[in-house]
Amino acid sequence: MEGILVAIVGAGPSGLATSACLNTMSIPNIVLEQEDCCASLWKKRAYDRLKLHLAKQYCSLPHLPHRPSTPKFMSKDTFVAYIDDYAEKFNVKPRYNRMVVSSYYDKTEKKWRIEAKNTVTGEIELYVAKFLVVATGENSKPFIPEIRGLESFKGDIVHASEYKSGLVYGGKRVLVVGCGNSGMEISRDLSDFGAQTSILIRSPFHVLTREMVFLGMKLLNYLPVNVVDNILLLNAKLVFGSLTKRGIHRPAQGPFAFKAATGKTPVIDRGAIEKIQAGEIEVLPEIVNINGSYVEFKNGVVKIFDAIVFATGYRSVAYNWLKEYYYVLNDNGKPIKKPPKNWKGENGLYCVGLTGMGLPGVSADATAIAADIKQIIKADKSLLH
Ligand SMILES: Cc1cc2nc3c(=O)[nH]c(=O)nc-3n(C[C@H](O)[C@H](O)[C@H](O)COP(=O)(O)OP(=O)(O)OC[C@H]3O[C@@H](n4cnc5c(N)ncnc54)[C@H](O)[C@@H]3O)c2cc1C
Ligand SMILES: NC(=O)C1=CN([C@@H]2O[C@H](COP(=O)(O)OP(=O)(O)OC[C@H]3O[C@@H](n4cnc5c(N)ncnc54)[C@H](OP(=O)(O)O)[C@@H]3O)[C@@H](O)[C@H]2O)C=CC1
Ligand SMILES: O=C(O)C(=O)Cc1c[nH]c2ccccc12
Repeated sequence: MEGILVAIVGAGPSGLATSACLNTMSIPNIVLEQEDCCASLWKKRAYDRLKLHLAKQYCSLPHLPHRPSTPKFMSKDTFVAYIDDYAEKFNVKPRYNRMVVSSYYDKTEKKWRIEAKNTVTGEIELYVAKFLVVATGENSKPFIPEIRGLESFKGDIVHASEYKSGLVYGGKRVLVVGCGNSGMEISRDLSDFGAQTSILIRSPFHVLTREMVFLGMKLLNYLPVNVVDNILLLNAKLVFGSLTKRGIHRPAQGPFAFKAATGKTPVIDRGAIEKIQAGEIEVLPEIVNINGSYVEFKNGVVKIFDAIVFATGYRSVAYNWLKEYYYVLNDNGKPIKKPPKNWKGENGLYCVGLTGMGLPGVSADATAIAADIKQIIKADKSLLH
């Protein structure tokens, strides 16, 4: 058993940022990570052509801005190099191959008991901590919906988190289910590599360019959301025109209001829309049934596919291992409280990066959590012993 002050679960941007902020204040902490590297989402579960959608000033972690030479919208590899450099600069040394399998609050000891499985030796290690930070990410578990007949599908089935590039799909008939940012970018990639690509769209969503989002984020400092949204919508209509003919409908609320209300990020177009407009990527409605290679859609169309890519999102699943998750998270893995202190739970439990605000949210949460822990320690120095 090892006694520590702060235990952080997850070594993605959230866990690293929180640890770095604590290190700058000389507050002892450990980071437990199930994989053999940090930022595993970015290193292992992201496709090759991925570039960040937010401009670089919104994608840095606390205390380390991106270099002046870094492009405004950096590639995945540039971001990964930044993350590795960040961990080194702030002396964050995660304990890798530690999958947290269980944790509960010991009311007598007033401490968190954390069990981590060493995935190399198979041993269970026990950690005891005053503060516990959940940094396991909004994308911890790939989600594939239940679809009638899916088990009978004869072709390949992959989730977006396993998709690397369209290289292996040239000439194949591929259906992408889901039209969030992953689905849109993957369908563009597939089409570029010569796959006959279809995308399934079932709900309204906003389409913007990354420059529009950049403008919107700047304007939000000065103008109310509805005004910013109207400016962006005007821009979007000029750039994309009406997309309803192609089965793409906008929600009634504007893009930022819609994101705040539903958590759904606007699609930031990287070329899929042009291909949809040109008919190079076909839009299809919901699936009714799958039978072997045949997929039947709600509009009566039946088509043969060689592969299906499920870009149907992720679930945050801290409840799998954290017994008292309801101190800070709801059943969907989202913070129970409203901002500004939605990162803080009961009895020294915190969550970072789970508010649907991407990397800017990660930085804000990590900074606030470290400051909160510092304040608590200042008021009760016995915690340090
Ligand atoms: C394809 C893709 C592209 C994205 N692009 C952007 C972007 O451009 N801009 C933006 O702002 N956001 C983007 N996001 C959102 C992105 O998830 C976050 O910005 C960022 O990665 C969140 O960091 P995190 O540390 O909270 O979560 P993650 O990066 O998911 O890290 C969580 C870590 O916790 C570990 N973990 C999970 N469970 C356990 C456990 N039980 N025990 C131990 N370790 C565990 C995981 O292995 C992982 O390493 C993107 C997401 C995806 C899927
Ligand atoms: N370059 C970048 O910066 C990128 C950023 N990201 C970010 O990563 C996060 C995850 O994105 P993503 O992987 O796209 O996941 P999302 O959760 O954003 O999108 C999931 C998509 O799948 C659809 N879907 C879910 N279930 C079904 C179903 N049963 N039938 C049909 N469609 C279904 C959803 O539709 P519905 O709305 O109807 O539920 C939605 O279109 C987001 O925050 C995103 O912005 C992702 C890729 C690139
Ligand atoms: O990529 C994502 O999913 C994000 O959440 C990043 C993000 C944070 N705030 C935004 C506002 C509009 C579009 C994307 C984002």
